[in-house]
Amino acid sequence: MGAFERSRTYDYIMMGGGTAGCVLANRLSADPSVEVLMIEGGGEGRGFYVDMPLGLAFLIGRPQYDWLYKGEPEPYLDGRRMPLPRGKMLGGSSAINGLIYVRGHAYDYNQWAQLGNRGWSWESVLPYFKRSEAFHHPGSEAHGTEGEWSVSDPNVRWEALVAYRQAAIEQGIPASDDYNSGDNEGVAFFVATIKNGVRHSTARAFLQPIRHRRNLTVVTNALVDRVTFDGKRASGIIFSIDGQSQEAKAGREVILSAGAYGSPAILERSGVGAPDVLSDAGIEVLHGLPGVGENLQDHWHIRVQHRLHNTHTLNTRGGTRLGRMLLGMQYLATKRGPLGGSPTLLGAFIKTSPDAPAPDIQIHVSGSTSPSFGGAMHPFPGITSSVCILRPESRGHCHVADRDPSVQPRILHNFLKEEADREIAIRSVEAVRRIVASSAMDRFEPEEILPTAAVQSRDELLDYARRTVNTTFHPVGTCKMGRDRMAVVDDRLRVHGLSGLRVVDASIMPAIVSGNTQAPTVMIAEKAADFIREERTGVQAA
Ligand SMILES: Cc1cc2nc3c(=O)[nH]c(=O)nc-3n(C[C@H](O)[C@H](O)[C@H](O)COP(=O)(O)OP(=O)(O)OC[C@H]3O[C@@H](n4cnc5c(N)ncnc54)[C@H](O)[C@@H]3O)c2cc1C
Repeated sequence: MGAFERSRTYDYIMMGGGTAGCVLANRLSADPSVEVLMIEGGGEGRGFYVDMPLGLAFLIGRPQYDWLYKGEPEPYLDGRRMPLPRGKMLGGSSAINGLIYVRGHAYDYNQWAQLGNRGWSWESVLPYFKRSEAFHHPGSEAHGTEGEWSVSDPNVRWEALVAYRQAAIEQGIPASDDYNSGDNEGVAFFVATIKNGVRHSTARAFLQPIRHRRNLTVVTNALVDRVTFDGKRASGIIFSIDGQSQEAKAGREVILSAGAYGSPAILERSGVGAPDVLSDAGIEVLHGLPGVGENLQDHWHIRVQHRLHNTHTLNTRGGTRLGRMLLGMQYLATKRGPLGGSPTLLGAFIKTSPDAPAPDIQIHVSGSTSPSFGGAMHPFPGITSSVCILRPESRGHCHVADRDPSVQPRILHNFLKEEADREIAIRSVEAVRRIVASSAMDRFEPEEILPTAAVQSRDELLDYARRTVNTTFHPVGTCKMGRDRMAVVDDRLRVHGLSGLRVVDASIMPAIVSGNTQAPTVMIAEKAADFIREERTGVQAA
């Protein structure tokens, strides 16, 4: 691995060594004739809690791992301000996330293509999902087994979750053999990005094995301020280490991979964005592009919790000091058990209305409950059904508040703004209640502890939604791909109206996909690597 040299011109400079960044660093540096520099705001991202899948509880909220973004007061959630965690280390959010591997529905990508984005239909993106994947079941047409990224089955199955799956089937929700095949409808245990009981972040899967390449320079703990331009061509970047400003020069391209909050903020600090937003932040306009930071979408979630009887879940296995010690010893000795799995084990993708073109809610079921989101667990067995909306209509934004890169951007999601989204919130709770009332769950004598059986009318359910709806940590769309006036990048992810500048991360999604967003982000990075290689070599990818 090379060391950063100020006097050197790098072919490609990437801003953000996160989920997409690590994949792209691997693919671009595979050609030894190409010099790649990747700048990451956080650290190396090593340590026990990064490796242990359930360690995310110890990472979120800690400044060395999490950017600690805080949203603006949400007008449709009684003015609540939400913490918005984002991974701050190599691997980015893939190093603090819930590890679930979900691609979404073919409908999502076909919609992207119908918006005029060539090469983004389900059929076109499927090979790119497969390329990075090391799926643990060989022989499936929809999966790859030769990639770097381990996708494996859960090693824990609480009996209550097995019964929940049966209860969903009783309610007419089909059992799904493979929710990643393009049609996600149904109920299934999630597969997760875990290898032998260790979190397989994109840093671990794609970066660590190739870190020795001499044509790859990775700088950590370095805060990117902005892109520099020569006319309308991106020529390099300004970043800082320990408050000392540094400049790096790019011969071919500058690539933004700082995520859905980070990338629009860097663009705006560089003078690329809506002129009124830039002038409010005291930034001179280099290139007017009104869509930068707009179109923010996320899957908000609403929680329904049940206390159970006659069984154990994580609450009772890990709720005491002794219990936690035993789980810890099991994990250390075997890399198995609840600490070696993802926090959410079972999923159901459901249509709440027969007219929906694809499932419109996703239930994440976990074998634990707590009075507050992420808080200490109850002392009795319980399960949480976190239901997220899959295709929200509400849109928010993420804009810089100041030209100083250490000042957080203003992030507003506008959750529950649209009537259709409020309706889904009500249907989400009703869907869970129907499943849990099925006979397969009877032996656990479920008691609803959230929102509680007292909350029944539409007004009461809506009030509960306003008080409790939260981010599912899937912000996307703030540098959207497309051809319309609000699009930021074209369908090869090049920033409209500028040259030598691309965005490669979750921010380019024109519309959020019907499921968790890390696998789609890796797919985006795989496609971008082909675009970049094709443009450099003139050879079309096979
Ligand atoms: C708590 C949590 C749970 C989640 N659970 C799941 C899940 O179970 N399954 C799933 O599919 N998805 C999940 N997600 C979402 C998924 O992880 C993200 O959608 C995906 O990782 C986004 O990738 P990205 O490359 O766009 O951004 P990131 O991975 O966030 O990468 C951005 C990188 O840029 C760096 N950066 C940002 N700004 C700067 C700057 N100014 N200077 C230098 N560096 C900068 C960051 O440190 C980071 O490394 C979860 C996310 C979180 C936070």
